[in-house]
Amino acid sequence: MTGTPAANPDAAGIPPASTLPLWPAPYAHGPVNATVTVPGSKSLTNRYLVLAALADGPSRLRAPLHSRDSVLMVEALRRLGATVTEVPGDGDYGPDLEITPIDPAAPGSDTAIDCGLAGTVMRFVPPLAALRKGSTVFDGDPHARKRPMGTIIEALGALGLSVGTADGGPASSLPFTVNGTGEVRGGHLVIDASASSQFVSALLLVGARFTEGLHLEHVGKPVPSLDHINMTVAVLRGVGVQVDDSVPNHWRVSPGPIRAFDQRIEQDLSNAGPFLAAALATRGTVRIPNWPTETTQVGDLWRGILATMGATVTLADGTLTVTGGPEIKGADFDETSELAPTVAALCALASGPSRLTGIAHLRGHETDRLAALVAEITRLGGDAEETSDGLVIRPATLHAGVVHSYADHRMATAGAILGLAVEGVQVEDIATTSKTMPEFPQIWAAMLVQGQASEGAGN
Ligand SMILES: O=C(O)C1=C[C@@H](OP(=O)(O)O)[C@@H](O)[C@H](O)C1
Ligand SMILES: C=C(OP(=O)(O)O)C(=O)O
Repeated sequence: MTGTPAANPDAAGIPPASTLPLWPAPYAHGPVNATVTVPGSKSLTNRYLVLAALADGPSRLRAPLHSRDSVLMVEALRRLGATVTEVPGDGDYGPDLEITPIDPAAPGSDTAIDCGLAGTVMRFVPPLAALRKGSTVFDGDPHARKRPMGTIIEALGALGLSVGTADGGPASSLPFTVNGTGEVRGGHLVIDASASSQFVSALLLVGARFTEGLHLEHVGKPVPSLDHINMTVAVLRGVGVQVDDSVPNHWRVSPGPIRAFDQRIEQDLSNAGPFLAAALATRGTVRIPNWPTETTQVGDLWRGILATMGATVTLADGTLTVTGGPEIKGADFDETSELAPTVAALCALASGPSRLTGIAHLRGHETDRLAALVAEITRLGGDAEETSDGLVIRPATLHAGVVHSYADHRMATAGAILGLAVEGVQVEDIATTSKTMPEFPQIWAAMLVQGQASEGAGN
């Protein structure tokens, strides 16, 4: 397993005196001028890994992500009986993966799975475990036990599975045990997915392997991060699964085989965000080659978000180029999903006020991100406030200080962005970026040495 074990103080309280290492965030003495590529998409890698484990033959992932979340997924699939082998590839960030699927006829055995802090592992793998014989114990990092899981546990119960705590009692969060019987009938299933889109994705990913397929219906407050569900639907259709999503809040997955595949993984456009943000924070230019012309990744929203914040954004010959303007403009953004911590860091450097809405469910992410962002921006002298479903961030002059990362990769990268423009910022536990980008400190440093003019940057 990769990654540094990290204490995860609750954002709502004052973080305890930390023994975690402090990373002096590089301050940009001039505009950055760099070309950057980032590792593969976490969301695509972990979806294709799950589908490869269920497919009708061996599959290959080209240029996949290799990070704590993907390693946890690979290990989980191995525990359930899949074979995953690293083979040489042409990606910049590690080997390709070949996957031999789980043999549905294999005799059952009991096993345990570590979900770490990975939402994709804790939500996507339990329905997979339901399809095999044997019991599977799921657990994760201390904060993983606080992330919303009830919907998946209840859904598996409604599908006829026995799911409970180690002593057989009812479970509503990690840890819990799924007692698989080797077959799930499926059919009509009603869930409340308002706490995470991953509940919907998790069930859709396995739905074709249910005897009767799956008609999933969401009732309750709106499902967040719909883009991630659309990604799941597109990925499923790409491997031959029929999905009808023509009625809002209903998804119908036809029973049938999942076709084995050979798939190249796009780079992670959400993780490209902090590098693109560096162009705005330093009034410089960052280019990202191989930006997909068509993608289901939410990170493609950067093009609009950064333009709204005053950057010049062009996509030409497959390269996205972002050049920061004379100032970062504050703005209002709805439903920025996993991009929100990066957006919030830019808002804290902006010349006008910003309001982020539609992100109440970030309270159930790696940490309570709304509380954590307010605490850390305020700690540096910023002006940030929580609302019922987001944040208000007003202009303020920031000063040096420590940014706590709460074992949250996106809090750590938000701290790095602030440190570009504010001299003397230290980020606690930068190694927590290994959740989705173990190479973050190296790529960040390489971006900064590529070309800095002599004029100063700062807020
Ligand atoms: O399906 C996925 O790959 C993801 C869905 C989203 O989860 P939520 O709907 O819980 O926000 C997103 O925030 C997360 O980073 C990745
Ligand atoms: C919310 C996130 O991750 P997870 O997949 O663990 O939910 C994230 O990466 O921003």
